[in-house]
Amino acid sequence: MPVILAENLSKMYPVAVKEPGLKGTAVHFFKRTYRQIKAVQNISFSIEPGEVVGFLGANGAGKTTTLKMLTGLIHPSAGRINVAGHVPFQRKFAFLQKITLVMGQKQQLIWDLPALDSLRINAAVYGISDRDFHQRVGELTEMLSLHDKLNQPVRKLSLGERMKAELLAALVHQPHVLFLDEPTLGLDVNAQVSVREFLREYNQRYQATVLLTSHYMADITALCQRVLVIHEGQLIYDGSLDGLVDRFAPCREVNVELVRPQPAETLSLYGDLESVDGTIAKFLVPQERLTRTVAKLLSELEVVDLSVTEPPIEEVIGRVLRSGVAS
Ligand SMILES: Nc1ncnc2c1ncn2[C@@H]1O[C@H](COP(=O)(O)OP(=O)(O)OP(=O)(O)O)[C@@H](O)[C@H]1O
Repeated sequence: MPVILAENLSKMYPVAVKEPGLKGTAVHFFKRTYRQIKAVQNISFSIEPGEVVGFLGANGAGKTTTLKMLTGLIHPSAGRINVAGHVPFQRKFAFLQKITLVMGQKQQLIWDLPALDSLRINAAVYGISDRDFHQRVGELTEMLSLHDKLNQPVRKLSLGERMKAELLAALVHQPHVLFLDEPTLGLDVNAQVSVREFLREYNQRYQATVLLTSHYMADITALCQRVLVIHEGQLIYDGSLDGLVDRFAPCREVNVELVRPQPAETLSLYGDLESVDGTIAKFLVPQERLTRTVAKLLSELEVVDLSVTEPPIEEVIGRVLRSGVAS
C-alpha cells in the first residue's frame, strides 16, 4: 500500500495584476484583478514505503509547491492526497509525527542558541520522553558525526555542520516519511557526500520513505532508483533513472581507435559521425542499431580499440529539464 498517494493534484496561485504607474496603483487599490498561475497541473503518483524517490524539475517547475501540498502547508486547488494514512492539509498531530520537511534554504534551529536547545524544544512539541530523546539524539549524532557540535551556538557551526544539525532536528521525532527540498544546497563536495551517506543509512536503518529534490545530480544518482520529473507543473516522467536515460537519450556514443585514418565520408556510413581526430572517431548510434553497428565496424575496419558509452546522466537530465521533452 502506498505511503504517499497523489491523484490529479493541481495548484493554482492567484496573482494580482497591476498596471505600472500612479494610475495603475490607484486602479489596483480600488479594483484588483487576478491572473492564475498554474504551478502544478493534474499530477498523479504513488510511492511505496521505504522508497527513495528523486523529484526533479527546473526552477519554477512546481517541486516546492508539490512538497508543500504533500506536507499540508498549502491546500491543493484540486485532487486528492494521502500521506501515511492522512489527509495532509488537516495537519493532525498524528500526521505531523510521521513526516518531516527539510528545506535547504530555510532553517528551524535558533541562530544564537546551541542546537541542543532547539532539539529540546522539538522534543517537547512532539512529546518525546527524556529517555527516547537522549537515545535518538545520541544515535543521530553518531550517524551524522556531530559530536561536540550540538553544544555550540548554531551561528558558530559551519554550513555543513548546520545542515546536519538541521537534519537531526527534523528527525528527532523519528518520522517515517521525509520530504527533503534541496538538503545539500550550498554545501561543499565533502559535506554533500556525508549528508548523502547519512540519508542512505537513515533510509536503510528505519525503512523511511524519502522524496528528495536536488539540483545536484550526484544526490539523485547516489540515492534514488526512481525519479519523478516535473516540467511546467506537469509530470513528464515517473520511472527508473536508467529508464530516463533510455527514453530521453536513445543514442549511445561509440568511440573507435583505428589502425589508420579513414576519410570522414567512409566513417559516416557507420553512424552519425560526431568527431574525427586522426585515427580516433566518435559516432552517435541509436541503441537499437548498436550491436549491428559495432559488429560492422569491427568486421570492416581495422580497429585497435572500441568502447561504447552512455551520455552522462547529468547531461540527459539537464536536457530533459531544459526542454521538458515528454515521451
Ligand atoms: N505563493 C506563490 N504565489 C504565486 N506564485 C507562486 C507562489 N509560489 C510559487 N509560485 C509560482 O509557482 C511556480 C512553481 O513554483 P515552485 O516554487 O513550486 O517551483 P520549484 O520547482 O520548487 O522551483 P525552484 O527549483 O526554483 O525552487 C513558479 O512559477 C512560481 O513563481
